[in-house]
Amino acid sequence: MAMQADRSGIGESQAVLRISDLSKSYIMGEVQVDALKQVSLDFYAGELAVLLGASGSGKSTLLNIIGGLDTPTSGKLFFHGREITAATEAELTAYRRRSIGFVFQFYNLISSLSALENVQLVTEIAENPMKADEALRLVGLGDRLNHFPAQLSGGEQQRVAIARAVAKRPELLLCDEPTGALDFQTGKLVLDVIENVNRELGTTTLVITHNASIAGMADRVVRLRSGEVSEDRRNLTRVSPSELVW
Ligand SMILES: Nc1ncnc2c1ncn2[C@@H]1O[C@H](COP(=O)(O)OP(=O)(O)OP(=O)(O)O)[C@@H](O)[C@H]1O
Repeated sequence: MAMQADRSGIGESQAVLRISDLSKSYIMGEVQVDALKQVSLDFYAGELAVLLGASGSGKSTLLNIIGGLDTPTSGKLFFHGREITAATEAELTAYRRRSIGFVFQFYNLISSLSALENVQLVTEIAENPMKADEALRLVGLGDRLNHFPAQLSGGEQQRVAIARAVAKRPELLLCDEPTGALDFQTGKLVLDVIENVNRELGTTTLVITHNASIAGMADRVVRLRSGEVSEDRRNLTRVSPSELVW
């Protein structure tokens, strides 16, 4: 197990995620696109971090690598000191299954299954899950258990997706533009649910957005520009999503 010198001043043991010199390049014919250029970041237990950046700045690439959905061209990723970038396929599958909850812009619910059944798909194979109805109550959908996706609003569908992501009690919740398809008020409700999950369950949470106004709800704001970290700052206080304006 490789460990590195502590760059943060915060104890090594507290870094849930350590990202070290991560680069990702795509070769498109004659052209090389450098989506990430030597990104180094540590994330700590219970943090709620917002990743900001313009379209194409590398946010999704970074989140997908953190979540074990993609691999870097070079550099290393550690989860509790274990090198994910050196993991076998089976270890990577176990990492994704046990430790990561994903929420995407589009909810990816199964239309022929109720809200409860969509969440049960995960709780039936997880090791120490919440009850599916408990997860749905956590996101404020206790009265929508038997609704099908088509009978739910966009914001409610996204909350089912969040319930599905957190029902297995992942250590990391990764959200890629979770409000991208939602209007302002509904988006704030969804952010409120994400904030609540982070606070109630202590889940380390990373939220990608191109909307800088959302940064106020975070403990930590990381900005990417052209594949590089251009800013990494902490908010002194977190603003409740209901108070955000954009
Ligand atoms: N599979 C791929 N093949 C080639 N280039 C890619 C691929 N995926 C991403 N890229 C390029 O890598 C760069 C970073 O893309 P990425 O999706 O990470 O950006 P992003 O910040 O998430 O953007 P957006 O906000 O638009 O989703 C972009 O220039 C993109 O065109």
